Amino acid sequence: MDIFTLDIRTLNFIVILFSVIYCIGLLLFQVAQKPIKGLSLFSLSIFIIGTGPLLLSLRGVIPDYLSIIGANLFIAAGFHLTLYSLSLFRGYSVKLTKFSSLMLLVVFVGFVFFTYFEPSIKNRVVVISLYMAFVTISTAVVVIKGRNEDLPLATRMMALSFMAYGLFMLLRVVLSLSGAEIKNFMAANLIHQLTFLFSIILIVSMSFSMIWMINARLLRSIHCLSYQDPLTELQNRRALDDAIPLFQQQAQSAPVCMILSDIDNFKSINDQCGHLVGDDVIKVVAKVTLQSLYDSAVAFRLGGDEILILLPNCNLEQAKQFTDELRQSIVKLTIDEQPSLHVTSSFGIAQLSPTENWKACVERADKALYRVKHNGRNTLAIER
Ligand SMILES: Nc1nc2c(ncn2[C@@H]2O[C@H](COP(=O)(O)OP(=O)(O)OP(=O)(O)O)[C@@H](O)[C@H]2O)c(=O)[nH]1
Repeated sequence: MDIFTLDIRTLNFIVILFSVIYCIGLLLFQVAQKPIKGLSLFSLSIFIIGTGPLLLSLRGVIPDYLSIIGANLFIAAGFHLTLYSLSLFRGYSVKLTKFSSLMLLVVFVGFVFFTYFEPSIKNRVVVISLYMAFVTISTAVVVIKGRNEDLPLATRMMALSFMAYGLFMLLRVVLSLSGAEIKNFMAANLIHQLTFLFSIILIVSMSFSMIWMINARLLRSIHCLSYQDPLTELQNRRALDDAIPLFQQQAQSAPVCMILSDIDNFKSINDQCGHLVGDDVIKVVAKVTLQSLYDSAVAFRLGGDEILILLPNCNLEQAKQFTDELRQSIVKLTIDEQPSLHVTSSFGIAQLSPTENWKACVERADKALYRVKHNGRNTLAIER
């Protein structure tokens, strides 16, 4: 049986060590980049969790109210703060955190009672384990249900770690209640030894998942920056190159249409009203274009005042109707800085073929657009 014995003092020391290392690491991680909501509190919570075992290890050296009540309250408060910080980080309501605050009060009363009035290590273990089960299972719920878009694999890993720890705590409650009174906590049996081991695993796992999620958020923002046009927030030319094969694949089963739009006489808008007003015109035209799109349709800014729209599941007749509605929306636009300015756009439409080079489709749409420009602008044409 000896091989299953874990030394609580050593494990206790590792909990302290890891909590300090991860707290400092995550705080430095936060310093090096844009503030991330909840991350500083999360780092601090790991440190507070580690303070508990530190006080625990000073039993006999410092007063009982610190080494027993203080130690356990630090651990509980640390996990409470983890719940709160992850509610902020994942964008979840703080109602579970509020309930957890009330439970902390119960833990405090329980510890005072089972330390001074009816001393019992076993009952103290039951009180803290019940709270730990509640707070870690709540944290798992917060991590899974949070509104913020985070990497699903990392959120599941974090939630699973908290859930497994919470279930283990429930098992500890059951085994403690059915077991004998504990004489010396530092020499308690396997379930209590495993508590320290699982605490180490939880600290490592939650810190790792946190870094993983932050990294995924950074990657997503880099992806957005490189695929989005900063002026209009439409997708850019690089995004178009990536999206085309998908649309060509869709064109095998249902028609896909391409629209090329260009603001009319944009050069003279720039010349007469200035480039900043010109920018505003591009922005509002892009905005109304975005608003006109249905779910699977996408708009790309090719450069200057030119926008390319891809309409899946749409034949030439439907594309014509869509384009005319968009054209009318643009006619109705007003520019704040220049209320007297009338903006119009011209459009060329072509159908994407799954077999030909997509640039041939752009050329046909461009040819149609050229005809519209030649014939007076503010209308549309189709090139078959
Ligand atoms: N304000 C602003 N102007 C831009 C931007 N990019 C390109 N332009 C200008 O957009 C103008 C493009 O004009 P064109 O589309 O070629 O010609 P146009 O005057 O619109 O004439 P038509 O297209 O024939 O109606 C040029 O004067 C460019 O300098 C931009 O980001 N902001």
